[in-house]
Amino acid sequence: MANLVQVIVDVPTMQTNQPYTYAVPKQLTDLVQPGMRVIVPFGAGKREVQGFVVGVIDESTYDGPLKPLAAVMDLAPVVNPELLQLSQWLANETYAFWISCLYTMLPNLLKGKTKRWVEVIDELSESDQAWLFGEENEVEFDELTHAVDKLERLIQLQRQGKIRFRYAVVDQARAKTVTAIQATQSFEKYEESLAELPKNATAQRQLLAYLQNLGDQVVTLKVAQEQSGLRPDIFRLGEHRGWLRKLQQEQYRDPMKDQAITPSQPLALNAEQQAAYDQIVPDIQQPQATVHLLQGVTGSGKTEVYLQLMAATLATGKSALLLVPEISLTPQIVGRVRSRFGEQVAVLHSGLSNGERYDEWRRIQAGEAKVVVGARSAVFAPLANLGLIIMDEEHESSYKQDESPRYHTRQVALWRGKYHQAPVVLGSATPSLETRARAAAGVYKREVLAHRAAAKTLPQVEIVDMRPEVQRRGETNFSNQLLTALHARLQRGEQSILLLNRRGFSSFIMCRDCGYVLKCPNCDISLTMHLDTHAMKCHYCGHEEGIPQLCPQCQSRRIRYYGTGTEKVAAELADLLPQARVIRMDVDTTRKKGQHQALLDQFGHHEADILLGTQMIAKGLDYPDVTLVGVLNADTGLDLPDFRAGERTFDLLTQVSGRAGRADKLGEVIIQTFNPQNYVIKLAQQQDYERFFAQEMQLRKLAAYPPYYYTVRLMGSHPDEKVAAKAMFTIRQQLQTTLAAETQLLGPTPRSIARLKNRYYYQIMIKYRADARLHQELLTLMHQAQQQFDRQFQLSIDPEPQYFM
Ligand SMILES: Nc1ncnc2c1ncn2[C@@H]1O[C@H](COP(=O)(O)OP(=O)(O)OP(=O)(O)O)[C@@H](O)[C@H]1O
Ligand SMILES: [Zn+2]
Ligand SMILES: [Zn+2]
Repeated sequence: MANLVQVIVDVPTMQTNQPYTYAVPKQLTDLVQPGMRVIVPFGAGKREVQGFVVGVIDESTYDGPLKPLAAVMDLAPVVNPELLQLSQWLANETYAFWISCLYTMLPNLLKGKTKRWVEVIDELSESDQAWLFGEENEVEFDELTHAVDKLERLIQLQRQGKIRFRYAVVDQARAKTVTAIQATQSFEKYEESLAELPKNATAQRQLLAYLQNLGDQVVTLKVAQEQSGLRPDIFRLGEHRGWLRKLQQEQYRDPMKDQAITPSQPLALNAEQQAAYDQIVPDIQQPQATVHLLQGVTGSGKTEVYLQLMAATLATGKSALLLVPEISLTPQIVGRVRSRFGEQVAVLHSGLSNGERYDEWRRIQAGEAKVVVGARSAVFAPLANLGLIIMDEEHESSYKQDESPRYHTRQVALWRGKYHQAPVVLGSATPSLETRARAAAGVYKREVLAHRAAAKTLPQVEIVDMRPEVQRRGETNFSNQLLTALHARLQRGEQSILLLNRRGFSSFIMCRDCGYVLKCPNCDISLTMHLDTHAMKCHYCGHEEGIPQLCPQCQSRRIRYYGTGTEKVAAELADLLPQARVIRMDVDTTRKKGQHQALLDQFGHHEADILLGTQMIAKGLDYPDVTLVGVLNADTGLDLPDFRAGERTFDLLTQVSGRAGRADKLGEVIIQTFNPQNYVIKLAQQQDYERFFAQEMQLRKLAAYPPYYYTVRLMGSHPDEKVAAKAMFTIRQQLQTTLAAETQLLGPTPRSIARLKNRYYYQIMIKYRADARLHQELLTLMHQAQQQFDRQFQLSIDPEPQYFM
């Protein structure tokens, strides 16, 4: 008899990171299941907290004092047995709280306190109806969570599919509206009004002509003003005269929802694609938890292979999961998946409102969506019966979550592949060194697409040395060669993409006389200038202040902008090529929901000649008219104190070069650099991943870095710098005595941003190959840190960190 449950409580501390046992009220015995949320009394006094049931046990095995559950929050589990097991494993692997791992898997709506109603969806017996719902069709659930008799019946009804939850979604993102206008009259009627107007009422005549051509379109007032060139008061007058109607329109809708799905048919695979497909498909049909690296140059048609593998998976009756680095970065892939699989596709991405996300999640859980496309957290999509997991651009660092739980999507994907006996396909033109090395060692299978699918060749890549250029012409972002190439594209009506590499780079203000740099008073980092809001902002803590006119240190007026932002480049471009239509894409122009897609659509429709942007334009774009890619500053990321700096720069240059010449026209790439001799730049020019891999592996071996060694980073922080430093020195000493001889400890060193949000950070890096005791040592350390040092001391443990700054 399952009358005791084990509960992980929502009290994220090390001491409470274990299941607590509670008694289940008699009537709910066997109805309360693992994966349901409950409310339990906790600690002294009357405190009650939320928790997850993670296990059910028998009374005879337990003889401690017991408290009963206070309330039941769900009628059915919200976490299924697979994910429950995964959450426990993940907590252990990533040194995180079990409760955090459970919450990480759920959509936001299920995390906070959200009002819920129980809704009748099928006819109930008269007595149930009267007892539970009275005359109504729904009741507020919060009033029932403590009512054991009613809960018992509700859980049964839920299992019969007669009732379900409805969530009250107060959706701020969706509530935002803008004013739009619509014509109210017919073409002829406007003609009459025009005839009645005096000849000199020019603005009104223009408005009527504009409305006449609008048909039944609804356009935002802003667009209408731009298109007609008329001022707002003319529109007000028009409304007054009954020529137009104003209405409120949702401002940012889910961009995907608006796109009609045009069904697409599988392409005939070329020989390389076919060979790769044939290697992988047997592992789907006779399920095997194998891992495949699909290594294909840019434009080689990896996506088509994914789609056909997914189709093969659906044919076996199973579901498929496609992970992408970030949906907003790879917008075209979602469209391609939807055109192949239609309504079966659920999309999970950060642009969704909480309500939309929950809806998608529920469709997945209910088995209605058999294909899921999503970014990092979609790896937890509650797909039952998974038959295939694909990770596109598997080398991308955004797959690693940099807050707790610090998991890597790949690690979770591999776990789920094993659980379901399903193959995992890792796709990339520039695989991470870790993955490529595992394939070399035969742990992963490897399939290669060495040629482009549609275009005949990879683009031609040229390197321009910027040093003589700047000496000749002074500070500029454009070499003569790049300008000439841009000009040629304009004349031929072709398009260009310009990348401004902003990695490790900020637009800060520096005094040209004394070198003073404006820094955040809370964090030790420079403030970034925002021209649009005329403010200096801290990107870490949000601190904001005005742009200084005088240097606070020496009173000089020569305190100025230092470094380059897209705004500045756009301004220079407007000077040099005034006839070019430029779309600027960076965090500022894409902050609002839907803007990113809108800009890309504009570019796709050829409404601009040049797409100028940061990293966000480097990946996944497939536009046939783009024949030129220019990289304005290839080296800004090269000198960062991070052993992956070279790898990231190589990836970026290769990916962005891959946007050029993808269809029948030949592509050209121009890379501007101050380090033309650097091996990363040279190999990126040759687009030779395999040589880069060989060379980079040697460096990693010499310096004992991944993939030869594993790494863990310990980060300790405290408001008092001395306490933080001292604790980390003590930790180092403790570890030194217990770890394997080959294991290396680096640090403690202050983090490059030593102070953040008024805490001081010190880090220790551990590099190891095989160390049987390390994991246990770290778990123990995590448990003890607060007691051993100071209540305010925080220790975080990050396995395989992606950044080292
Ligand atoms: N078998 C095929 N026959 C004809 N065209 C193809 C075939 N496979 C792919 N293509 C086309 O080639 C282009 C590149 O394919 P795709 O975008 O799938 O490549 P990819 O390897 O995913 O690219 P990237 O990694 O650079 O984003 C697309 O326009 C696609 O429609
Ligand atoms: Zn100064
Ligand atoms: Zn700050």
